[in-house]
Amino acid sequence: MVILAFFWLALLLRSRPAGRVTRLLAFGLCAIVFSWSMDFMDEFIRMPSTLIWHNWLESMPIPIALILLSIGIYHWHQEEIAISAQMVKRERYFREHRLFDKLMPVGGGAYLKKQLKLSLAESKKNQQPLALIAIDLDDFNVINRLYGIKEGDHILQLVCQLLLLNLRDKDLICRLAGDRFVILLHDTDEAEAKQLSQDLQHAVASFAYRTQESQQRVYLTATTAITMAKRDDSDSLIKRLNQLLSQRKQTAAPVI
Ligand SMILES: Nc1nc2c(ncn2[C@@H]2O[C@H](COP(=O)(O)OP(=O)(O)OP(=O)(O)O)[C@@H](O)[C@H]2O)c(=O)[nH]1
Repeated sequence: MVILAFFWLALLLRSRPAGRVTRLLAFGLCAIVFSWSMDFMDEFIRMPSTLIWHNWLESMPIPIALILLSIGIYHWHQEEIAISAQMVKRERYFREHRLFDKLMPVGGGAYLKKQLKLSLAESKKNQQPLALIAIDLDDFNVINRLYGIKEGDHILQLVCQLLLLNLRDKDLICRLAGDRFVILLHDTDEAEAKQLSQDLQHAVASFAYRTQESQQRVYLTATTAITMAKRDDSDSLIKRLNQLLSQRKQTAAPVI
């Protein structure tokens, strides 16, 4: 039990930034470690039953720990509400850090599929239109080749932030793969989706990046495709969106 409590403490200190919540939880866990250690030592060292202070040392830390942990968890709850507000446009229905992208703070392909299943069910239940936009950077391999993968990674992260800035709170963006993002547009008709996809294309075209090493200007363009959810399942919907995007890639006119 003592080892378990030490393990919780180590996880807490390694994963959380310093601050009030961490302090309260850490002191609470320390009190538990102390109390359980005293209890554990009893197995090896026999104390005379007249030693009242020893019993106190063993039992008193637990109520103190519970009070500290309760206050800590309450403030943690407040903190989580604030963090959830910042995660709008990046998560909906559920949080699953293992399905989040490694490079940028949005869900990956698996997260998209799970979200899409839930969104399809919701749009059917509420009889609301559900639109999808795919946005893919043009010739991104050239950026990697000219400026290197590190610079390419940085550009992808900034493009993701740029797209987030241009979305509405009810939208959800995920990185499907590489330089391709998919946006779920809840309760959105085709005309609105078209407008939003043009806005995103223009935002990417207006973005000018200066490379960190050679200070060169890099300009980007992106191709988009839109589809409305009909009677498809999530897999066929993503497949159709990818096909539409490939067609658009072959015929796309440059963004003005
Ligand atoms: N820096 C960086 N590059 C990536 C990442 N994921 C994929 N890529 C690169 O993105 C490029 C995507 O290539 P393609 O799918 O051919 O796309 P493209 O070069 O943009 O060409 P089109 O889509 O046809 O315009 C490849 O060169 C990948 O190596 C990543 O996480 N970081």
